[in-house]
Amino acid sequence: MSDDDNSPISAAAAKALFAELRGAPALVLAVSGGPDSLALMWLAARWRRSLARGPKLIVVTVDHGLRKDAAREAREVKQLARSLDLTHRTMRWTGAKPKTGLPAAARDARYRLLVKVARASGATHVLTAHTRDDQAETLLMRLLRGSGIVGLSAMARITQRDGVALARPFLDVPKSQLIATLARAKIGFADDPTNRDPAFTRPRLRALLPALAAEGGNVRNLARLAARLARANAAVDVLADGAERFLALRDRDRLSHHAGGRSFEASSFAALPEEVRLRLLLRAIDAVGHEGPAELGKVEALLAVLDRAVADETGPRGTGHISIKQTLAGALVSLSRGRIQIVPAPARRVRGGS
Ligand SMILES: Nc1ncnc2c1ncn2[C@@H]1O[C@H](COP(=O)(O)OP(=O)(O)OP(=O)(O)O)[C@@H](O)[C@H]1O
Repeated sequence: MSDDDNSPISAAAAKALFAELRGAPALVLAVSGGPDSLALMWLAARWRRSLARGPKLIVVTVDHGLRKDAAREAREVKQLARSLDLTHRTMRWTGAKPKTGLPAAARDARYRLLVKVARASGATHVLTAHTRDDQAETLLMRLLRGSGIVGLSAMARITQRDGVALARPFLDVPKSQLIATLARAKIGFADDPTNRDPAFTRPRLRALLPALAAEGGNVRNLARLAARLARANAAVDVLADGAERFLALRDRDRLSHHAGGRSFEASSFAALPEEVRLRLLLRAIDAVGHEGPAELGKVEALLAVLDRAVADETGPRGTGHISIKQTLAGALVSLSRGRIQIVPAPARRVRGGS
């Protein structure tokens, strides 16, 4: 498949894309009214009609209350859903809108509402129409930020949220094929001008893609890189699981997960590969901390300090006196007498209060 494969998706190809969803009782289709998700709705409806028994399809449009056209677009999706014999619901984001980080807050609200409908209607999955082009853009965005292997794995085909699976069946489908599918079905779609607005990072990166493709870095190659990194990431995660069990075995006579904290024997920890040490530290901090996920760069810096302190304590010239105590993301990490401890940090007090 080249980047601009302009062939519509056949019924047989769609059947393969949706194959593992066939046995689900019901599916929520997240449809914004943009071309990708309209194609999702149309292809899913055709697939469903071809089955004697199959999942109930529930189309959901989220109106974030941010653009004046949103309500009209939701009504248009409803009309098209009706013409395809599908149930449609519009969900409104009524919560307070933050001044900063609006896109992230809108996305979070959107997934919360989609999952809410899924749970209420017995749907096991929420389907979004992310394409291979979206995957390539996500990879590029994270590459430029210097993300680690987890971030560079980009989007997974399936993730879980509050007991509902978020599925992305088109993650390896070029957007051009979805557009071609709509053209063949004679379905018009709204052009969202924010997709080209250079005020946003994604459209600016999107504009770079043709130049990268001219050098061989096409969407297909970028998406393939993300898939390869996801494979490597899954392997490292299994190694980290094994290392966690190994450390727990070394400690079987003590309580290594005590009072809401974790602790490791420093010398065994030090023998693990750096990437595994990093993940164990990150997991422990995220598990006991109370300030949200820790930033990778900060965990890396803390690991460097910890490694040096462990080497000092356990090395041949070890003084046995160097120990550390540092907080990160609501977790207190310390080293003393050959043990690394990660416990919840004491609540911060406001100085000068009465
Ligand atoms: N308003 C909406 N209502 C319902 N579904 C939506 C809405 N907006 C987006 N979606 C779903 O999410 C998919 C991705 O949309 P888009 O690329 O605009 O999301 P995003 O803001 O980049 O966030 P993310 O990629 O993390 O979902 C769409 O194909 C569609 O399935």
